[in-house]
Order: sequence, then structure tokens, then C-alpha cells
Amino acid sequence: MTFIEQFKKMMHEAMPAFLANPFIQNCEAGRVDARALYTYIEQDNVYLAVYLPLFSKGLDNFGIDSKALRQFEGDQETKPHLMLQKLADEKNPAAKKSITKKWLPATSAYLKHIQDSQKENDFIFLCSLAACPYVYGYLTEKMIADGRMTKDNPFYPWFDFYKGTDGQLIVDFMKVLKEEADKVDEAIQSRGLTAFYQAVQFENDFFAQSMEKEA
Ligand SMILES: Cc1ncc(CN)c(N)n1
Repeated sequence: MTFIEQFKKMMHEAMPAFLANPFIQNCEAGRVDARALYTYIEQDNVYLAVYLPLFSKGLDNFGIDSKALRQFEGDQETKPHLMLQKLADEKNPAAKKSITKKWLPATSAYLKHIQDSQKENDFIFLCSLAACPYVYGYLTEKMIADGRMTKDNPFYPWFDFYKGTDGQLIVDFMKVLKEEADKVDEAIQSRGLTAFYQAVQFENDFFAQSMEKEA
């Protein structure tokens, strides 16, 4: 199996865990938990403030100047946050007061994982960055294709947004990964796959932490 095939297999195999995630299950059922959405947005702002500059560094390391990939560095994430915020505001705006401003464990651990990967090796770092667009691009496309997320669902615009942005971005990201994987030895490829796998787990934890009561 090629490196990219293994990469895709990992994503495919992680799907049942995402579908069992209470945050995603709420989306699928069209259930709006205002507190969970406000928490998610808060944590995601923290996450993106660190992740997006790291993403730029990851591309710089390989001299990549793909327009589609570079666009990801902008503030395109504001739009999906506003979509979720609208749902939460309509449901229970008072819930906003009860959320924590502290970094939650999955936020810190996920960012630490990416920073540790950065210290280890440029290719491993690139692999750890891939889960962010890949999980959202894959999950949203799959859930729409499988009829789990339909147009009458209040979360549909959010899913459709990521299907378009992250879904397209990961096509370009995969091309870069394939080219760079061919230049590193098997041990580094293997470490890259592990770094990606761990980042995928953190994506799942990141969704789940918004639902936790002590948040
Ligand atoms: C934690 C996380 N992962 C992924 C995305 C979507 N690129 C996001 N906004 N936040």
C-alpha cells in the first residue's frame, strides 16, 4: 500500500468514531446545544490562532505556494463560526455566559502535538497539519453523500461550507504529501502516518470536549 493509500485508509477507518461522537451526533440529529457550540467556537478561535501560522510554516518548509493552500491561512474560518453562532444565538444566547475561556485539554494537547511534530521533522510536521482540513473535508462530504446531513438540517450550511473549502484543499494537500513522501525514507513515512493518526484522534477529542459538562 502506498503512503497516500495508508493515509486515506486511516481517515476512512476513523469515520465510525466521528459518527459516534456526541457533537457530531447532535449535528446529524439537527439538535442545537448552544453551550456546546459557543464552547466549540471559543476553543476553535484559540486553536486556529496557533494552527494557521504553523500551517504557513509547514508550507514554507517545502516552498509550496499553491493558491488554494495559501488561502487557508486567511480568516475563512470566521464564516463557519458565524453559522454556528447564529444557531446558538437563536436557541439560547444566555448559554454564552457559562462557557470557559480557558484552553480545554484537547485544544492544548492537539496544538502541542503539532508543535512536537514540528520539532521532530518537516515531513512529520506536514503530516500532523493534514488532519485539520482532511477530517472536516472528508467527514462533511461523507455525511452529505450518505444522506446523514440533509438540506433541511440546521447544520447543513456548516457541513456544506467545509465540504467545499477543506474538501478542495485536501486534494491539493494530498498532492504535496505524495511528492514529499517519495523523498523520505520508510521510517519517516511511518512517523508521519503516526503523527497524522494522532492528529485525527485529537480532532475527535476536540469536538467531544465542547460537550463535556465541566467545560
Ligand atoms: C480543530 C479544527 N479542526 C479543523 C478545522 C477546519 N479546518 C477547524 N476549524 N478546527
